[in-house]
Amino acid sequence: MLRSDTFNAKIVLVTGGRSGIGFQIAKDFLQLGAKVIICSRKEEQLQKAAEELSNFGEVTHQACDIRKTEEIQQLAKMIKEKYGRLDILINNAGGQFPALAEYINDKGWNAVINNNLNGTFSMIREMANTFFIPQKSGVIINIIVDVFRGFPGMAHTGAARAGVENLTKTLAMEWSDFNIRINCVAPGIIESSGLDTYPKQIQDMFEEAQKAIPLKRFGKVEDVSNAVTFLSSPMAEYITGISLYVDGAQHLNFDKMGLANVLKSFIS
Ligand SMILES: CCCCC/C=C/C(=O)SCCNC(=O)CCNC(=O)[C@H](O)C(C)(C)COP(=O)(O)OP(=O)(O)OC[C@H]1O[C@@H](n2cnc3c(N)ncnc32)[C@H](O)[C@@H]1OP(=O)(O)O
Ligand SMILES: NC(=O)C1=CN([C@@H]2O[C@H](COP(=O)(O)OP(=O)(O)OC[C@H]3O[C@@H](n4cnc5c(N)ncnc54)[C@H](OP(=O)(O)O)[C@@H]3O)[C@@H](O)[C@H]2O)C=CC1
Repeated sequence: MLRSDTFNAKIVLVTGGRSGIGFQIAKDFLQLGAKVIICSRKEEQLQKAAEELSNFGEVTHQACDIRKTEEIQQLAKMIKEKYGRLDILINNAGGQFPALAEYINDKGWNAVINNNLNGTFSMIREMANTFFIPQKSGVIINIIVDVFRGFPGMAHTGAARAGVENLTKTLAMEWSDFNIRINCVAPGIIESSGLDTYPKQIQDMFEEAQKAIPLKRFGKVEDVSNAVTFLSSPMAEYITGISLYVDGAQHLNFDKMGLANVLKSFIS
């Protein structure tokens, strides 16, 4: 619904843009006139995605693990040299593994917190200091997870994403003086490449899980991307510090037969 020139001349960075939700976001920004940079850890897959995305506009890619500050700084340097500015940062990279809390060891907990909370913060800080604060303008969207009622079966990511949600509110206040808007998009369960990473026992629950969602279906990657492009656009210029739940009202009706129960059933 946005005009095809909505993001003309805008420079957009999409982390985790090589697959799933991030790929769709990158594609939509390109189709709305932006120049897009994608990053992720796996160079080969990243390059392949960039080639595919180049059918829709100007796309640049650079490998970057968001848990490594030096790699984020290298990415910022490349963007500065190539474009001289950054207008929009989409923090989409992330992930976790399903596990009941009592089975998560320190290494697993730290891996997920580093990926989803610490990595996201480092990316925001570096891009704000290099671009948004000196420019006195910027838009940041953090893709989190629907953690409105906690996240039984994935306590680590629930904690990390709640941290990002609260960070978003703080930065909306602290950085309003710099004309930086920052919001979260909180997807429910989205049919994307990400779901393929879950074990069969969990994938087997998906049909039943859809019945517990008020809108009776999982989301599409386009549903998430639509929320992201809207919140990034001038249509949302008075919106900052919020979380937009893209979940068919799942957050109001958290499934009691959910992930934790499935995990318990195949562990015991
Ligand atoms: C069910 C519906 C849910 C809907 C809502 C959410 C959906 C999504 O988010 S879909 C997107 C999903 N995509 C991913 O999650 C992919 C990305 N995931 C990862 O990259 C990993 O899971 C990561 C987040 C842990 C990062 O991996 P990395 O830092 O490379 O860490 P390692 O693989 O070396 O693992 C470190 C440590 O973590 C523990 N661990 C990792 N995987 C599992 C597992 N499957 N089960 C149990 N524990 C796991 C473990 O302690 C690992 O250390 P080692 O034991 O030494 O291997
Ligand atoms: N699908 C779903 O149901 C939901 C997904 N989400 C969240 O949306 C986001 C996208 O998920 P989705 O597209 O489904 O899943 P994918 O697994 O396809 O996407 C995750 C992306 O993040 C990248 N990534 C992961 N860790 C890092 C890292 N440390 N540094 C840089 N890039 C990284 C991956 O690329 P690479 O491996 O090359 O690094 C990949 O491109 C994730 O944050 C996910 O947790 C939230 C709610 C629901």
